[in-house]
Amino acid sequence: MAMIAPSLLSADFACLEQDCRTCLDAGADFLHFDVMDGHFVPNISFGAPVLASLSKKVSAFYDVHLMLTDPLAYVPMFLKAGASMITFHLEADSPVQETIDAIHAGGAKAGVVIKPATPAAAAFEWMPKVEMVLVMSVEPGFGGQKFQPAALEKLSALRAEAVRIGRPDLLLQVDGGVARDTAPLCAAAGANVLVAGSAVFGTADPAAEIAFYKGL
Ligand SMILES: O=C(CO)[C@H](O)[C@H](O)COP(=O)(O)O
Ligand SMILES: [Co+2]
Repeated sequence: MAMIAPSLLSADFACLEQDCRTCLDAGADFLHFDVMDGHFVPNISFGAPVLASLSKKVSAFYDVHLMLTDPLAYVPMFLKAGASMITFHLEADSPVQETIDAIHAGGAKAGVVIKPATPAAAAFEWMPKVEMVLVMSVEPGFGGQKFQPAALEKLSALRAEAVRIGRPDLLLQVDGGVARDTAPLCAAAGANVLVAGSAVFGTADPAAEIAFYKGL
């Protein structure tokens, strides 16, 4: 059964607290918090102060996706702000092991992310050291893009590798263009955490949408 992580990037920022509660009441497993620096990706979203305010009011598992050129420099402030898990890109500039260690030292779970152009094998060496691998199925930076099917092969390869190393239940997340048509394909390919932004918040009934993904 898949877990669902609604992406707050597509929420109404003027009603973040309410939008989070709607997702959690509907059974959302994680709240996905997309952080963009305008440098690693050509967009700016929200940062640690927003997470700090939110996590004080709404108790949840905050899955923080850092799209930053130097994630290591910002790990401490996101830990302090209430991150439950921090994922960062292998394409970023920070030393990978040091960044994983900093996240774990702060008591959070750690994950590595790969962009569409990065092969699945790039994540293999980090799999024994992290709690989650995230496969981007769109170019990071914006919600509402079209799912890139090449992500499916990467998910299968990563799930096979997870089994091979004796961690068959490793969290394998997919992010970008996940919707009613693409989510079942992702789950069949081995993803067990589905991020969905526009698919959840772009409907009149986010709760029904969340229930659909949880049933996969
Ligand atoms: O990391 C992201 C963008 O970089 C978002 O999590 C992702 O795009 C979710 O939005 P959608 O489900 O609308 O594609
Ligand atoms: Co994301």
